[in-house]
Amino acid sequence: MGSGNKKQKKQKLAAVLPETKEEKEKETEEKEKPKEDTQNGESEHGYSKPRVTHVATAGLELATLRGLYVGTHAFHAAGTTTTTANGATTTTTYAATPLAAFPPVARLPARDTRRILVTGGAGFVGSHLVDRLMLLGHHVIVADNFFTGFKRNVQHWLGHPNFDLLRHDVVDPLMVEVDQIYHLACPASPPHYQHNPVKTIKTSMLGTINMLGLAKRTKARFLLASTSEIYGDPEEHPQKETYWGHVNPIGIRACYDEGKRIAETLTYGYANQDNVEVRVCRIFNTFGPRMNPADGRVVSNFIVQALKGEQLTVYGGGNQTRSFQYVHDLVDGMIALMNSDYSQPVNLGNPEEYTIKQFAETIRDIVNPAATIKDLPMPKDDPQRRKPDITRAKTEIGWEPRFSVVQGIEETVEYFKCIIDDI
Ligand SMILES: O=c1ccn([C@@H]2O[C@H](COP(=O)(O)OP(=O)(O)O[C@H]3OC[C@@H](O)[C@H](O)[C@H]3O)[C@@H](O)[C@H]2O)c(=O)[nH]1
Repeated sequence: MGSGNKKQKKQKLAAVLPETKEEKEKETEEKEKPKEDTQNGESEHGYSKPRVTHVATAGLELATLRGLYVGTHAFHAAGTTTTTANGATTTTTYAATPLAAFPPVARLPARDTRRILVTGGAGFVGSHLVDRLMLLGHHVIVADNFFTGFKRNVQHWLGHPNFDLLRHDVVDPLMVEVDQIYHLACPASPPHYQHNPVKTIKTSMLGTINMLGLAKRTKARFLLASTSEIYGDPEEHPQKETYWGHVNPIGIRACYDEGKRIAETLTYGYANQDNVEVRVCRIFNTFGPRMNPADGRVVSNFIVQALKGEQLTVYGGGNQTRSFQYVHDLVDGMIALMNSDYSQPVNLGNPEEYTIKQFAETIRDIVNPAATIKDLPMPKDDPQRRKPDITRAKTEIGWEPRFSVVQGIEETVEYFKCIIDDI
């Protein structure tokens, strides 16, 4: 018993500490990155990776993507903001105008152009995926009910001949002609998906049935955005795709994690019974620009709190762990998976694991070293540890994360600085 405890403690410690210097150097050497793709901007905070200047898919410049969400033009706000005082009332107005020109997109030969549906395409992850697919030259249809998505996330494509935006809830059937479906629609932040649990289950279940039915009719390839939450509060660490999970089926998170589990079951049901071509990615904690500052997730909470000089809210002492990936890595992984021949579930996440307390300190150090940390109660059923095993992603689709958490945070902070006045 004593030695078992020791072993457990050792494993727990190993899980939160960075690898040894030798391991890190070996990992860096093994990365097959072209030299000109990076600048050597190693950080003093936690894990380090070379700075990324181009994303993996089609070697697109990071600066091109940044131009779509950092800076005033990202919201198309033009002219001056007028504030008029009238007694006790203050009215603020702004003028939204279209961009003078759309971002240039690749011109693809007709045989390579795909008609791609992205459900939840106006959300945080979906909108970045839409940017990539548009820039690559495809025709994109976004279906979103705007429960947690925003039109402004895809506003820069409105009116583009390759783009359609539908206000549509996936619990209702959708009739469109498509070649690929990325099915992302579902609130992902715990406070949002717990807000109306029955609706969350309907979204995952009926929404997935409807989109799989569409894939069956159109013979489109279907990719399900599943989640690390299907592993629940895991007893296996790190989590491999072969792990069946440890989920409380009647807990407050069940609407989301059981919803996604049934979505996976449906996906393989349609694959086995109706020969629908399917792909499933299990997405681990992801952050980046266009996160909703009020959605209650830890990265946006900590960054906004630090920028505003408020206390960072760590729940339950902060010894629970999470592994955070930057959104552009995730999008690279989703596109690589969709276009691969691999049909089993694939974890997409960054194995850089932090305790939430370490993570709060990292964000504090980057954003506002004067900020302080306060402890709040732990939410019910909060998973204690989470870290992806990404061996399958590396071997089957040739993907691994390239952004360090620190670079991702710095990029995200730039975005939040642009919108901080509106929060
Ligand atoms: O202000 C905060 C917010 C959150 N936390 C803690 O930080 C950890 C991460 O919380 P988040 O809400 O960001 O995300 P969770 O890991 O709980 O859930 C996420 O899992 C993976 C994805 O599918 C989803 O985006 C989301 O459900 C939790 O332990 C939470 O208790 C804080 O300590 N302070």
